Amino acid sequence: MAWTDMITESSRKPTRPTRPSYVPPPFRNTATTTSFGYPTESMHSGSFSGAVYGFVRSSTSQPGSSRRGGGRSRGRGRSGSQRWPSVNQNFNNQRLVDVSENFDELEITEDDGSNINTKENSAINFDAYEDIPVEVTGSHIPPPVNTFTEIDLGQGLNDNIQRCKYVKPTPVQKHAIPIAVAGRDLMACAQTGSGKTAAFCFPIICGVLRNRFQTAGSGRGRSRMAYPSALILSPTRELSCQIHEEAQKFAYNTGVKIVVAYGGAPIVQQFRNLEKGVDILVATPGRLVDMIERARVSLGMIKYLALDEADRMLDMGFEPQIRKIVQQMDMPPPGERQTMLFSATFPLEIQRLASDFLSDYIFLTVGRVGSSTDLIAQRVEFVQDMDKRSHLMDLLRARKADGTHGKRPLTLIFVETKRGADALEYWLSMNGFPAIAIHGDKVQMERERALKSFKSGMTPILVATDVASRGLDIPHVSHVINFDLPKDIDDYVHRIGRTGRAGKSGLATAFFSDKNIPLAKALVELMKEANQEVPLWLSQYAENLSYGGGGRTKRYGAGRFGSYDFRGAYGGADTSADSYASSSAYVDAVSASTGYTAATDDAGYSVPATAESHSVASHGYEFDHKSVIATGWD
Ligand SMILES: Nc1ncnc2c1ncn2[C@@H]1O[C@H](COP(=O)(O)OP(=O)(O)OP(=O)(O)O)[C@@H](O)[C@H]1O
Repeated sequence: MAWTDMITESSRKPTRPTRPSYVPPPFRNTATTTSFGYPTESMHSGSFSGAVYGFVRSSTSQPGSSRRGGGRSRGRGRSGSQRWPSVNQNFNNQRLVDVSENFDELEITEDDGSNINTKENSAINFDAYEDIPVEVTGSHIPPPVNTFTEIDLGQGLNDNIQRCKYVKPTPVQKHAIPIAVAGRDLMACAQTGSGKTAAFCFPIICGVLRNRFQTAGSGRGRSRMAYPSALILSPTRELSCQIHEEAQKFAYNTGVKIVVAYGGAPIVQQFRNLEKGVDILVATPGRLVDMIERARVSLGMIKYLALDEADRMLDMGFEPQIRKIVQQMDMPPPGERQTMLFSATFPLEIQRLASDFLSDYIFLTVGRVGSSTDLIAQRVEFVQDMDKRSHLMDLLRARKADGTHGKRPLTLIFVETKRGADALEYWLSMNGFPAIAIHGDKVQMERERALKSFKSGMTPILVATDVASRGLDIPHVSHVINFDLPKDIDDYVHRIGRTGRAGKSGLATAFFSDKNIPLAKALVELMKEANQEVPLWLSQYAENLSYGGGGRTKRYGAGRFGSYDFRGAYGGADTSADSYASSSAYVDAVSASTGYTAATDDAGYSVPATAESHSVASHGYEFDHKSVIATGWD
């Protein structure tokens, strides 16, 4: 059983009583929120009058045209002549019924919506993503967009994008959203903190809304069995909760019902939430299997499947559960559902596994596969185990003295073991550093409390195992410390990715000891790719010791951008010769080059899981595949 689902349900704290009106956290008035959370900017409410769905551009297919029976139907239902029915016309008078009553983060307030707040997304540093390389391979690739309004997402979703203060799409969104809205399967790899959640949520919400006007919708009314039309799987409870919250924010006032299901919380309450209707189910694998086996959830109506942190979901820990959910239950097969896989890291062997779940998919990389962003300043210090605590204290004192930018900076410290996390939490607290630990041996309520206390700044130091390494989007984490380095470089990438998010800068410090020598080569490679200064001693370890470098080279190839699609690597398919270096030429150039994608050679799809194919795929980087290079966001 995965650690995510090992906590007993009895630990969950009782559900709070339902109050009348639910407002997702980002839209709440600061004055009405609790002491948790940073103050947010007030949003203008003038544009929030009703949601009348319209179309930005026309197409020939019918809305919600069936994807079943008659083979794969590409391009889900856009019609220039159809107007989408209005769902919730009056923002101020709306009372949302889609309330997840058991999730502490989602408060139910009396807010009438007149003072809506959101995170400081307008402060995103888009310039930080200039010159980010983009590669897309596959057949008939829909061109990228430069603005959200170029994509036919529907008025309700567009309103919510504005409410979130998403002024323009991030690079991964520019490419992934048009691909997904066109109904294509997608394997997408983009750096931590680059907006992947919205990249899969927007197309799903948009698709659910379109289908809703064709079908009964909301997956309820038949029986106690829930029939979601979209499933988003993620590896941890906290990440599922976060995706749920984000998705609710994006679907605000559209009537799309989103339910979260995860272990460690009372299943009965989650059943109740499902009974109220569900369009999009966000779940951890263990809890979902449980629900399916109790005949409370059917996957028979799934049209959209998204795996966040897909490489983690398909590694040894989760793969059997994922295969069970995706291949052995009643979920429609690839080609009849749309499947989207997202992560910041995608080892080739996982790509190969993942292709079982996909049909004629497009592979998208934004930034180097498995790379960290150069927004994160990476420091590696040689510290023997016995000296780590005193070194940590020096570091924390120095940072405290720095008084980072007037805001209370948060520090996330990663350790190897659960016991180690508890011990370090205790030691830090005893030494005057307010710290709290999160790991898989804590009951869910404690985990949530720890995260909340950290997010709020009440406890500015979080000591964590890898439970907190993936996906969590916590504002103001200014420093990630790898007190114990992970064994796998991908885990390092995800850990340090808790800082330096959404174009902001961050600092990551690693304590490197003798035990970490096998990681040296991979670490050096990663740091060089991210334009970081590599200490001489670390380079020497990397050069002199032949420990295999933690598998980075083996898993991703040489540290250069391009040709990471394992289909290309194995099949040797050509991905065209275009490359673009000017931002002004970018969209036209990419649009014009939709033929640049001849990488859909079936050889790549039918690779048997043999050692030979594996190793060929793993060493595919000698092929000179060309890539489309996107520079700049506009
Ligand atoms: N278009 C946008 N404009 C402004 N902010 C955005 C935009 N898209 C996403 N963000 C913000 O960027 C932050 C990071 O997004 P998100 O958590 O989706 O990243 P991610 O790529 O999934 O990261 P990870 O790999 O760690 O899971 C979030 O706070 C999100 O609200």
